[in-house]
Amino acid sequence: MARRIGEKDAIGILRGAVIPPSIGLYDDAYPVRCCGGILLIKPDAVARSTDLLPGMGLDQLARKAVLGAASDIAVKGGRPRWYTSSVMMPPEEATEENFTAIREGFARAAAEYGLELVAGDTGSARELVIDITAMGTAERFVGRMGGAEGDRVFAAGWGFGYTWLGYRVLLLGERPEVEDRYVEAALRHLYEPRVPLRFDERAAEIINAAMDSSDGLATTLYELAELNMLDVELEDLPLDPDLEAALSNAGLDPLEAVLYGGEEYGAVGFVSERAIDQLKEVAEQERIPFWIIGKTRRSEGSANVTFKGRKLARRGWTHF
Ligand SMILES: Nc1ncnc2c1ncn2[C@@H]1O[C@H](COP(=O)(O)OP(=O)(O)O)[C@@H](O)[C@H]1O
Ligand SMILES: Cc1ncc(C[n+]2csc(CCOP(=O)(O)OP(=O)(O)O)c2C)c(N)n1
Ligand SMILES: [Mg+2]
Repeated sequence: MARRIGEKDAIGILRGAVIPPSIGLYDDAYPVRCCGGILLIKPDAVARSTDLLPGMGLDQLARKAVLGAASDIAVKGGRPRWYTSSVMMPPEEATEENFTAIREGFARAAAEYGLELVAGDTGSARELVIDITAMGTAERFVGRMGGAEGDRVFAAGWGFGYTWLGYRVLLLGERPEVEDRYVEAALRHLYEPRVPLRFDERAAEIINAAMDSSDGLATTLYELAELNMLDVELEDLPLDPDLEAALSNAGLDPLEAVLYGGEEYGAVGFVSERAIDQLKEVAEQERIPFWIIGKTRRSEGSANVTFKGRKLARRGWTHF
């Protein structure tokens, strides 16, 4: 049988090798210089078997699909404006109810974040796939690259730690011994994520590098570290103290929860020390949870991510 390959290798083949990667080519969204500014483009698809969690409605899946793509635009310092949607539906599920639910999810995402549906495609497939392409505009592109030695590492957003807890419940069928409100919050973060869409746009001038955390915080930090040839030394974690205590009391590891979740839709990146206060102020004004969690150091060899001196395992979500 032919040898199977992982997600990264698959992407490498589909894109064709581009070495060294030029600005924006291996990034959350691609910046096209156009029309006197920057047009950002990012496709992102979801499928029933990979993304529809138990108990989740098609409206919620559709909303999340749009926000997932919009998040990649936002984290590049852009303003998401337009999106296209391709909906592939199995013929036996092609009911008015299902399409109406998807439409509702799109409409909610669009209303919450000021997005406009401009085109799409509808077709049939063995399972439901919703493929969104988000587009937006930016004045300055915040790349995954651009970090410097001595930068501070920041994290901003709502989902950190919660999504991991939600997966324990929904995917592993566990009943962690935490108060109901933590489980409810965890499910809410998975079913109805909040995405900091205005944060990076407002902070585009002062952020050196950033990336959207959708495959987990640890792998996101490794990716940033590697691309910037820096080590990341964490001293803090983007975790609510309440949640941290609740997880510990339930015998769960808060470090594991915050580092190995996924679908947080938070912004993670590097900022110069002198710009920290300004960045904090943007987060406060936008009411977005914000943490300075560590700093960068010149890497000697392959990039390292540590928490209080201990090397973190490089694990995260991959599709195959
Ligand atoms: N089928 C594909 N064809 C071309 N580029 C792709 C393909 N799949 C992924 N990419 C690009 O590869 C890069 C890495 O993807 P990834 O790290 O998964 O980003 P994201 O988590 O934002 O999807 C991105 O720039 C993405 O646009
Ligand atoms: C049924 C189900 N199983 C598992 C997950 C968890 N999960 C699915 S995709 C994913 C990672 C992010 O998705 P992707 O589409 O790769 O986002 P991108 O990195 O491309 O922005 C995670 C953690 C889920 N949401 N639903
Ligand atoms: Mg991807």
